[in-house]
Amino acid sequence: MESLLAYPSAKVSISNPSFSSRRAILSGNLHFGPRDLSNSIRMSSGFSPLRCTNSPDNKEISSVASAIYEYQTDELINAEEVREWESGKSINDIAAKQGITIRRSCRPAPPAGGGMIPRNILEQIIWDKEVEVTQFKQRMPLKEVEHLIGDASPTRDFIAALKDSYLRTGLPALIAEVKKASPSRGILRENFDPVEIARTYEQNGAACLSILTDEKYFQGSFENLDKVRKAGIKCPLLCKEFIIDLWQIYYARAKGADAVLLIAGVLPDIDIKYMLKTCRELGLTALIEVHNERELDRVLKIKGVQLIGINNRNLENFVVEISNTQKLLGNRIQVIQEKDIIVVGESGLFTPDDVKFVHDSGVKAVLVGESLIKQEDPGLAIRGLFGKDISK
Ligand SMILES: O=C(O)c1ccccc1NCC(=O)[C@H](O)[C@H](O)COP(=O)(O)O
Repeated sequence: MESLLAYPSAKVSISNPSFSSRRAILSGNLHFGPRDLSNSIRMSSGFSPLRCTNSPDNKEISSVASAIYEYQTDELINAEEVREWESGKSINDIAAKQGITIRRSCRPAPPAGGGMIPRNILEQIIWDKEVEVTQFKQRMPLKEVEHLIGDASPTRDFIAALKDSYLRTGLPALIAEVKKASPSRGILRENFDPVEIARTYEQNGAACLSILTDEKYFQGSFENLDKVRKAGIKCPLLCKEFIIDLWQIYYARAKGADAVLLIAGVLPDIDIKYMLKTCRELGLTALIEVHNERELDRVLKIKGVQLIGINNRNLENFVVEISNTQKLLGNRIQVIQEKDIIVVGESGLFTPDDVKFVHDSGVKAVLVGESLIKQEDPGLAIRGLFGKDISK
């Protein structure tokens, strides 16, 4: 269930799974991560039952579908990270090799001393998230979440909404953020009614909405996401969460998300690949967020990426520079266009000139929080941001 590299202590050997055990896994309905794949390989040799819902001989699986499935799964099983992990490398060493500085599975320092001190706010958030997700999973195991998904409405097409808006207005499509507070800015809005804000954003031309669900640092909640979804708002919804575990993706889907955020500065490539696969299975769009060239180059190499966010805010020190979008897109714009990837400019956008600047740099969508939510009328603020009414 959890991401491959999240729990290195549970390492298992998958070097040479037999053909038949591979077939058993590949033809199953996988709802777990590569490490669980490897567990299953061992399980199939008698340790415990396989967690596959389809039998190896399921005739309903088309040969084309299973060939694609086999290819994708082989790619995950044979990933370099998996081999490194097997040979004893720690999750943090593997991530560091990809330029990821956020360390995982660290024991925070107790008041009495010992343990580790987070290096920055993002690392602090991730360590807290690891504890929070473990508790969430204990309270609501995946089976229950899957039950909720069974009752959920179909997802809406996040990317189509962005493209339609861009074609209609000729301006970057707006993903308007419903956020009460943030670590860098504190409380952004005292009088905070997520449904009312979401509605006014929609009426004033937002293509999609981003709903903060993190409670501790952003005063958001999954309840807000659920409420907005159930209030009849039609804009597709991004679950703005610090995702480190597949469970959160399932939960986001159950609570009404149409898209989820994956942060490349936190997740190694193999996690992103596996999470993308899970998103596809659940009908969700993944917005993959990058902050620097190295992260962007990593993400551009991953197959199936459709939406990339360039965050102008450095999440480690809070410095916001909208020129970051231009710097990163630079000579990569052609590759991005060839791959039909939509780029979202994120953070620090306040004026029509800011929007024009990132548009000229190559983005087709913008993600905006503070400059809208702080205004008395966040809907009217959209007109101020674009310099015109974008609702028609
Ligand atoms: O905004 C923060 O303080 C922050 C701190 C740590 C991790 C993430 C953080 N923000 C997330 C975002 O980047 C923004 O919510 C989003 O891009 C909108 O930015 P803005 O328009 O500047 O509110």
